[in-house]
Amino acid sequence: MRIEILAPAVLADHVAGRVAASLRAAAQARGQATLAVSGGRTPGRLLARLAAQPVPWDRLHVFQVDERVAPDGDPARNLTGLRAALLDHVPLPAAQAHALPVEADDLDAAAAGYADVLRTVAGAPPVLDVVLLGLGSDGHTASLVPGDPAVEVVDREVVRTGTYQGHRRLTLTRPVLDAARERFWLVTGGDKAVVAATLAGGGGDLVAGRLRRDGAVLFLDPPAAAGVHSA
Ligand SMILES: O=C1O[C@H](COP(=O)(O)O)[C@@H](O)[C@H](O)[C@H]1O
Repeated sequence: MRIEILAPAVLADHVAGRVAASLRAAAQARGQATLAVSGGRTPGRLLARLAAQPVPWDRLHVFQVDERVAPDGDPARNLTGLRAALLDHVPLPAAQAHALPVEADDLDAAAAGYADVLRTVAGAPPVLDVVLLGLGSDGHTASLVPGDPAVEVVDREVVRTGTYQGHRRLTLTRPVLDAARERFWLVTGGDKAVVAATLAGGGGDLVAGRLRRDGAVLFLDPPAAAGVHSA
């Protein structure tokens, strides 16, 4: 895992530039590009900056890494933030924005259906070009949270989780995240310093530490990186 520490003023632009470059390269190499985006409070600025980057939007497919079971438009939905920061501002064809189907009655069937879309677009097994990951202060990533059986699932691409912080969720599983060509972690804020140091130092027993490290890049702002060198 490579670690890059950048000042808050340039972090979002820097990561957006890296993501855009990877998407351009993917589109040039394979005719299309695929991006999976995490939610939470962290990626908003990055996604807004990505909207201003030169990206082959007409050849891009955007997936969600995870999503809370809540109505369309709910502030808790990761899709709500993704739309506001990125999707509402770029000429991505609507059919190429793949929202996790959390409004379905049967979440297991919905997860299986999303996995079908992933395989259709990104191959079987799916290999996404870029995955953007976040890190919770409890060490969770995506909606793979400590103690949830979803963490152990390796025979499906998408699963539902139990209730975590008030919501059941759908999430991509470790094999899909690990298979991505580029895995970019973005972690900011002093409240993540301890967990970021643990991840940077090898992962310890964090759920996030169970993801593949080789080739991954961990982008940090200075507050989040406060413990990294002593880890
Ligand atoms: O629950 C979630 O948490 C992580 C981290 O979110 P943040 O608000 O601390 O940035 C996020 O990566 C994940 O997508 C989200 O659903």
